[in-house]
Amino acid sequence: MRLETVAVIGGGAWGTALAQAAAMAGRSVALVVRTNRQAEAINATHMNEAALPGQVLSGRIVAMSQLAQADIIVLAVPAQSTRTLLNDLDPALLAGKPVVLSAKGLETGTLARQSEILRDMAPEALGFVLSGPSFAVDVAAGRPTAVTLAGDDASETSALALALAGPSFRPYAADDRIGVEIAGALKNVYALACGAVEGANLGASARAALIARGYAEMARMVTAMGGSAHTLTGLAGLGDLALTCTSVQSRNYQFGMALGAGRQTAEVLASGAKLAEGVATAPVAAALAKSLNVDAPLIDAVDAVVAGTSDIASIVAGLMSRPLKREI
Ligand SMILES: NC(=O)C1=CN([C@@H]2O[C@H](COP(=O)(O)OP(=O)(O)OC[C@H]3O[C@@H](n4cnc5c(N)ncnc54)[C@H](O)[C@@H]3O)[C@@H](O)[C@H]2O)C=CC1
Ligand SMILES: O=C(CO)COP(=O)(O)O
Repeated sequence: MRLETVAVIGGGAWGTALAQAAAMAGRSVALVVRTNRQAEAINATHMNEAALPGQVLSGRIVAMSQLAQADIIVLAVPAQSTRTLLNDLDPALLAGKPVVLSAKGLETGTLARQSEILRDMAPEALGFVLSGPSFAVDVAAGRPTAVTLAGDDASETSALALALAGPSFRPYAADDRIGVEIAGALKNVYALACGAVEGANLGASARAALIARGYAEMARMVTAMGGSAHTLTGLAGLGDLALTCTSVQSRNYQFGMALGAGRQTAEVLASGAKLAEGVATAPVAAALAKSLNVDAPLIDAVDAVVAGTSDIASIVAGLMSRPLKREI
């Protein structure tokens, strides 16, 4: 596998940060954005002001508006946009190439994981999943970050991890794609819940309980889907829960705070909220849990709050009056 050049598709915060990480790893990077105008502005200023204000980008990054040949392709668009994006691409550019899926979410309607969408749309591509605690601003600024990179073939995954690793970006190779994808998608749902706890002033103890019970619920989901609960001890599970469920920097946490303060989803979206993947993923995760017969009271609670069919006070009362049971 030749692993010299990288194309990152998606000129938002995460695509720009991953382009920067790949450049710091010594790769030549194409950052594929939506319009020529955007590409020209990025190339002229070596910045992507709309996505990561103030961050100077490596000279190894060249922005463009069309995907050209690259050894590694990274997809960094919202989870709900991945299928449309792949539909618009020439599958020949992906055939036999490592395609790194970095969106954290489950698809509305199909309940699909990102790697299932890739398998549908570009079956010849080699799918890898990147997840873990990593705010775009930290990665782009070269602050120390560790993530999980999961793929089917151990030696290919390690080679890809090496090609993307830099002085401040450390991918750990793993083989449980299902566990990593479910962890990445569900942590956003729990981050909404934890933000709501803060927005409703329910206290740090409630938030910690939610993280621990969310972890247990996540383990039930991963196991039911054929992944390994052990994966959740790593960066994509515990690592990303620890980050996103406790930090106001998280967009999902911020969105949750607004819900906790009593605002409705439509109102928060209309106010120009940043992308919060958990909003679309919560109903999908609830449907998935139902189809797998997994007890998922926290996912159901977030789904109800996002849909506006219940309020925080009723949700809390309902959760606290569930029958007592053994912890494990
Ligand atoms: N921002 C972060 O710190 C992190 C984000 N992620 C994940 O990365 C994914 C993307 O998030 P962000 O970049 O932060 O969001 P963003 O809102 O900053 O950017 C999304 C970008 O995708 C582009 N886009 C949407 N549909 C497209 C299409 N069909 N074709 C081409 N481009 C398209 C938009 O124009 C926009 O530039 C999400 O799933 C998120 O969970 C993962 C780790 C960290
Ligand atoms: O996934 C992330 C950090 O690992 C980013 O979280 P938010 O999308 O909630 O900002």
